[in-house]
Amino acid sequence: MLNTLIVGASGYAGVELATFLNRHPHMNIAALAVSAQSPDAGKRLSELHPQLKGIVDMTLEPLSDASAWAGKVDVVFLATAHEVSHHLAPQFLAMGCVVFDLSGAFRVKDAAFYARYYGFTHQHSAWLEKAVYGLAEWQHEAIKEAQLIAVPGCYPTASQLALKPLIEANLLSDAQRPVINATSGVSGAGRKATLNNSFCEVSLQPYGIFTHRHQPEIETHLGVPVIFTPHLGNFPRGILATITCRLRAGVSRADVAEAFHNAYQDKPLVRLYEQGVPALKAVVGLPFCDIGFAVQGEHLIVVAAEDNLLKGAASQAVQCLNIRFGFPETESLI
Ligand SMILES: NC(=O)C1=CN([C@@H]2O[C@H](COP(=O)(O)OP(=O)(O)OC[C@H]3O[C@@H](n4cnc5c(N)ncnc54)[C@H](OP(=O)(O)O)[C@@H]3O)[C@@H](O)[C@H]2O)C=CC1
Ligand SMILES: CC(=O)N[C@@H](CCC(=O)OP(=O)(O)O)C(=O)O
Repeated sequence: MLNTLIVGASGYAGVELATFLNRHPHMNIAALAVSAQSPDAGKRLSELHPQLKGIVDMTLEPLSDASAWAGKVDVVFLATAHEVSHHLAPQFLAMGCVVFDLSGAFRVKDAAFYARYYGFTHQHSAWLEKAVYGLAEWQHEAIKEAQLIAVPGCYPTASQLALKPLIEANLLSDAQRPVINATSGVSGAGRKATLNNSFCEVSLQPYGIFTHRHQPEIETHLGVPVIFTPHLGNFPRGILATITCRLRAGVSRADVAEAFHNAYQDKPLVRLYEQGVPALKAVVGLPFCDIGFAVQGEHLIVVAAEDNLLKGAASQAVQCLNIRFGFPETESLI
């Protein structure tokens, strides 16, 4: 049994982690933590998230001093904002814990990226260097050895799972960047209320055009430039990415199908559609990324759908845990 601490347990990603880890046969949840000043400290998780009544009734503990956990936990999940993870991860790593960070704090090995896109100066270049990017289907071997796993962002997970097989098989024309138009449910912005994500304000709108931090995250790990436009949709959860690409001359539908099949035939959490394309309703509440595509001449449209809180965050983190410790990859997830 591994003892685990979930920091940020009251948040949208944290509560999903608590749900999976509570039913994991090899994990014992030692504690659920929130910030030292949290108004929710002392409340039961199931008071805030009633779907967990009678399932996870543990009390949320304020985290004032990470060192109090030395020797008591083996694994830490950080479902916290980027700067909070940036501050906390090195403390738990120094205690010898394996850390799964759901934030963006360790995803890109370039300190300048953090100043530009996250608005803070990265202070932990040694850990940034050692961190393994947890795109589970593509980083299996590296995850097995890692102490710090930087779980990818929600949009980057769907975008990369859709594009990586095509890039690896060299099927895409250099003449056109893949164009990723992706729509996320409002839970992507976290649990804290803001005017922009309040019920009457949200409709359907692009945001972060040419400036969103997930564009460089996607480009860094794919190794090719992309055009990425996120949209906010008026539904609670899920991401649907519609990606337009140009194929190299002579590449057929069968070549595309073969590339996807080769990449994912033995990957249980990516589901390929032989016909048609996925809808959000197929993946919401589930740990899968579903992928379908259509080809017309040299034009290819790939559609990827996932639950932003699951394959885009918490279930991918648990999938990485399973890979890291040699448990079945889908343990507690399906
Ligand atoms: N939502 C999504 O779709 C996705 C989120 N992520 C990333 O996962 C992380 C969590 O996101 P999400 O669940 O949406 O966020 P939420 O805002 O819903 O939750 C944040 C959690 O962190 C806690 N927290 C805040 N400050 C501290 C602190 N100093 N110490 C300990 N706990 C703290 C909050 O509780 P309190 O404030 O009461 O202390 C809350 O439990 C973020 O980095 C996000 O970018 C990644 C992919 C997808
Ligand atoms: C709808 C919405 O606001 N989505 C968030 C992204 C989700 C997320 O938290 O991703 P990271 O872990 O990389 O921050 C956004 O666009 O900032």
